[in-house]
Amino acid sequence: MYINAPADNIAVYPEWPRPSRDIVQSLAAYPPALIGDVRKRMDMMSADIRCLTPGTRLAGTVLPIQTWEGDNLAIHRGLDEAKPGDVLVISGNGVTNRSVFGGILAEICLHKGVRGVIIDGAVRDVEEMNDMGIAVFARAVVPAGPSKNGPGYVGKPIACGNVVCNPGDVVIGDQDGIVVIPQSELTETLQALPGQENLERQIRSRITESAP
Ligand SMILES: O=C([O-])CC(=O)C(=O)O
Ligand SMILES: [Mg+2]
Repeated sequence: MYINAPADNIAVYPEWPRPSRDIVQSLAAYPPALIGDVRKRMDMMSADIRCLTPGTRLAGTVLPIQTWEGDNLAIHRGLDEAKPGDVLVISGNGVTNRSVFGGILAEICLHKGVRGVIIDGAVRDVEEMNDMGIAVFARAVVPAGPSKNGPGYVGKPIACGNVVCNPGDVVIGDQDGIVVIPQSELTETLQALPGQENLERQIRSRITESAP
């Protein structure tokens, strides 16, 4: 950790398998809306979880973190477990009057190869994070900062934007929002996507080829 604080009350769950970089990259070529369509519109996060860094997209594997309301010790501890390609998926229990994430944590993320963060809670330092190029999705923005006392969990399944997120699941996000793909369903999801893309292409050609 880059802060001086005892973190013994943050429970860190054992290491989990992460999917291959290739399959995450292949899924990232498709927008969340299309991925949701082939997944029966399931496992899509609440509309309240918004992209706060316009123009950024997010794709990676879930590193789940549970914070105590208004506290971010678990995020600092969780970043010690981060691997390049991870996305921090954080439950702040939906609390919006204390931000649990900001520019300093964003800098640690980028240093560790974590290029995206999703928070069921609030953040601050949004202008700074926009300049950094990190993708940040959250429920709210507020300047009031967090405590750093814990407790919390790292690596245990959490709820974020109404969806259960397990360690190693894949999250894809754009300006529409976030879809979560369970690790066991990555291949079947990927295989179904070209067909759905083709269906949309056919509808578009019918539009362009028809008389106005
Ligand atoms: O103070 C905090 O822990 C949150 C924050 O603003 C930052 O990470 O820059
Ligand atoms: Mg800050």
